[in-house]
Amino acid sequence: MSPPVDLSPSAYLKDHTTAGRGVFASRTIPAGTEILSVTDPLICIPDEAHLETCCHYCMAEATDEASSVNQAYRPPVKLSYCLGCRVVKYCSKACQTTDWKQKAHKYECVIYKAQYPRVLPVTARAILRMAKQFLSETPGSNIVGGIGALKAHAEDFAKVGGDRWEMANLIAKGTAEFSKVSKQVSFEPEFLRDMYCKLLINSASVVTQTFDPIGLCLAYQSAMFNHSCDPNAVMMFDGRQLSIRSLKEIPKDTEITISYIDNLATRKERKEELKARYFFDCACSLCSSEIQPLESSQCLKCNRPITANATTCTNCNEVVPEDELAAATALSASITTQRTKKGADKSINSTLKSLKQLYGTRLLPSTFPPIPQLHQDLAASYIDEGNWKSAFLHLLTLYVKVYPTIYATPYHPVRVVRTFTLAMVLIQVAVDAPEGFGERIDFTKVLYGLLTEVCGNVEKSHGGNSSFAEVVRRKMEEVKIDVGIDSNREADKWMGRGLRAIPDLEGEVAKLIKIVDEFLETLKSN
Ligand SMILES: C[S@@+](CC[C@H](N)C(=O)[O-])C[C@H]1O[C@@H](n2cnc3c(N)ncnc32)[C@H](O)[C@@H]1O
Repeated sequence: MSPPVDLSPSAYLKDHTTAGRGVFASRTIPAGTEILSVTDPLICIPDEAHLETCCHYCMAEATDEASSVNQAYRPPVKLSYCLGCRVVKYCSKACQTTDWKQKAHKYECVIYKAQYPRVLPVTARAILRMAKQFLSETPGSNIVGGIGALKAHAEDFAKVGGDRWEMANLIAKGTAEFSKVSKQVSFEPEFLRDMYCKLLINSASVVTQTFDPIGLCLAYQSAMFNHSCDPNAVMMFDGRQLSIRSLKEIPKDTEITISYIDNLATRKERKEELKARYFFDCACSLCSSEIQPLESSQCLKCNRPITANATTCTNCNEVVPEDELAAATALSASITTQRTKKGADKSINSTLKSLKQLYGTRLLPSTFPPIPQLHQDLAASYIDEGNWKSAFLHLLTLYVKVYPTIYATPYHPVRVVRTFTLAMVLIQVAVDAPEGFGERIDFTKVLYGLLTEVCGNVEKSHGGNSSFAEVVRRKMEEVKIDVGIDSNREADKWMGRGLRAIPDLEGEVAKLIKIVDEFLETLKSN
């Protein structure tokens, strides 16, 4: 059954031979453009950790508590509790009224109040909201048709059984029980279990413009997009507004795909996760290819990449030590498994130890999973601690060694955001701890180079009118004044060409690469 979904002028829905329905380009879609915009997703609510800090309707983050870089230039956001339940918060009367009338808070409020001070998990709150909207609409409406047509895979959940099926039954039963306090309507567990299955298959994390997860979203328009591990589009959020943007040019009648999972994983891990969570065997172009760029090892002699299964280096003919390589890849798989376990030790010490073990093999390059994730986690922990130098080294390693491979498109939104974070951390290093770097790099030139790269790509990555683009533009203005560049022409000459492409910065780029190589050597020999 196809839902009555009006996608966008650039896309149409079509039955797919192997993957149910899919979304296809109705005309050639240029790279870096918006394909779909959903201003009012069916569900878009904060998770437990963000109920206190995000508006329950528009998802605006409270200014003083939020961690996102977006905050710096926003008008202050102050949140007030709903006086009924004291569980959810709003940034304005308008948001509160819309959430009350259109999004079912009028119904949920009494249920949340009855549970207070206990707070229902985000999935339970989402299925209540979904169920209430479904029943309130007249049959044949977009919402009823949209929810009704979502894939649930309920038989697959039941067949596989295990923890997830147990959880589906538990959440459905509990939520049905909670709904009994409402005088408006209560739900049967089976109905809520179906909603829960639909939610698991079709929802997405709501993230900030800098990709920090803050909640859960379900929009039946974006739920029509199928997965690829080498997607040509990406889903993003600006507050509660969801958009899907192209990562490359998409020819007319080509399927538009997004990634459902973290693509910084091996083919085996990706396939296992997709099968377990979404019940399909991924046969995307990347999974079908012999070449898995992230799974290349590196030559012990010349450090050049060696594709999986090759027995000698194509550059210097050095023989690949098969046993050592097998041990190194087994180590990487075991570290990934350990870190995905519930309650895993993700402290700086433990993460650093894993990173050193992996580099210590000397066979795994910075792109090999889970090395990129370990650098990313360490950078985030060091930023939290205010250890700017260490954060800078890990972010710089990602910038130099990893992103050009894993986010090959320079305007991939994650790459653009991380480059901006690198620039912001560089400012902190220059101010707080320049020793060790000050005599080696010209902070001002590098900062200016990084920001020109971000400014030049943000239009394509996030859209010119996005809140992230506004943050980036303002930061650039500040830096131009600090650096003493008052002519726009000087900046425009470099705009968007990237640090590596700016002629004056060739020397600085070489120095940055040397810093990273030395840093990796210390990790390898420790
Ligand atoms: C969010 S829905 C996507 C829309 C879905 N095709 C439909 O007809 O409603 C997710 C489900 O679509 C199917 N799917 C998505 N990507 C796929 C792929 N690359 N290959 C096979 N099935 C896929 C799986 O059944 C998955 O659980």
